[in-house]
Amino acid sequence: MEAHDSSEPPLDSSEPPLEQTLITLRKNQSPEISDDGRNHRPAETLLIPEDEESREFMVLPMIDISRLSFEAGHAERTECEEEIAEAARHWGFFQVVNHGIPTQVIEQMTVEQKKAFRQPFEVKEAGGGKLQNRQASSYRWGNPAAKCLRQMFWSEEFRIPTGDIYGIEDQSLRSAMEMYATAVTVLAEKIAGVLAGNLGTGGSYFRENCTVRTCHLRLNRYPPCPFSEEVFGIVPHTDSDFLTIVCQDAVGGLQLMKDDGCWVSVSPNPNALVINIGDMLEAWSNGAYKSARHRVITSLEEERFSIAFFYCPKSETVIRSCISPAIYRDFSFREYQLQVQKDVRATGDKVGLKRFLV
Ligand SMILES: O=C(O)CCC(=O)C(=O)O
Ligand SMILES: [Fe+2]
Repeated sequence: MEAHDSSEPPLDSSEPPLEQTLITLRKNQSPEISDDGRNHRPAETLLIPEDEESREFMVLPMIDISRLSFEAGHAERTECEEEIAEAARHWGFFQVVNHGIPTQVIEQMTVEQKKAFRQPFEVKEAGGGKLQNRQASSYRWGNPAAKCLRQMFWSEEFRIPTGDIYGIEDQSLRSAMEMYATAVTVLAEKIAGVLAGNLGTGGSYFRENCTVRTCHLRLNRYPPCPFSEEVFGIVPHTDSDFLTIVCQDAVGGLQLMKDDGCWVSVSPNPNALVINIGDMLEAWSNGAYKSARHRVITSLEEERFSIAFFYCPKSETVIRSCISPAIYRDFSFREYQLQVQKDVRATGDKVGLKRFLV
């Protein structure tokens, strides 16, 4: 056999060393020796237990938010507002169409996102390359805090505060990101306003506390994964912000947990954006709106891209329930983030709002 036939295909220079990390973490798991003397993976290490129920047939609310515009009639607007609040209460997740973000802005953003991830791994690790900016964006992969396989992320990400986008040196990436971030911020403000209004308050709290300095964008890439039974793309989690807007491609893999513990897939729709409620809105609404757990499962053959916008308050913003008696004590966003970091360092996972119950 010729030498090149037996050699490994060349490692794509843009890929982070996810497989090596997986192998190291796998070695740390203790195998169980069964009666036949062979090593078997213990049942509890199965990523998705065989008996786990999932409800593929459930369809996430799809809301046409063009009805929020001033041209729409009062009745239509009210109906749309109620659909949004209802979805936030029962699902913590919904999709929106006719959201006002031009297709061209989304397309440009996704083209630039791919280019950023296609750079050599060393360039990404050394400060982001195309995402290089005065503050230096952060590039991460795999979840450095992972203590075992089920805490590992089979993904890579660029995270950048929206207020730092202006400093990105690559002109085409900067302009695509600026347009996208501007449009998505308007959308977040609109939805937060509707959710506040439905609880009988104004949306000014959100506009005053969420600024370009406090919100951020995360570009995600999930490489094809030959070990999809062992690792998640992103492990089950809740988001810590007020709300998140996700633009996903056509591959799929995002799932959310319904309150009965069943996982439901968020089917990709090229015209829709996914909105999910974060922990701060759950606390602020006194549990009325749900910060639903969600996760991303990997695909064996296809890489997947998504863009997440996190609508976050200032560090010093106090989160106080707008309804009494409050089920969570008052806390600042900084306090919450520090607690999350502490829990993640200690256990590899976050405990979340449970720590702030009265
Ligand atoms: O990639 C996705 O669809 C979701 C990403 C996500 O949950 C996150 O970035 O927090
Ligand atoms: Fe998330």
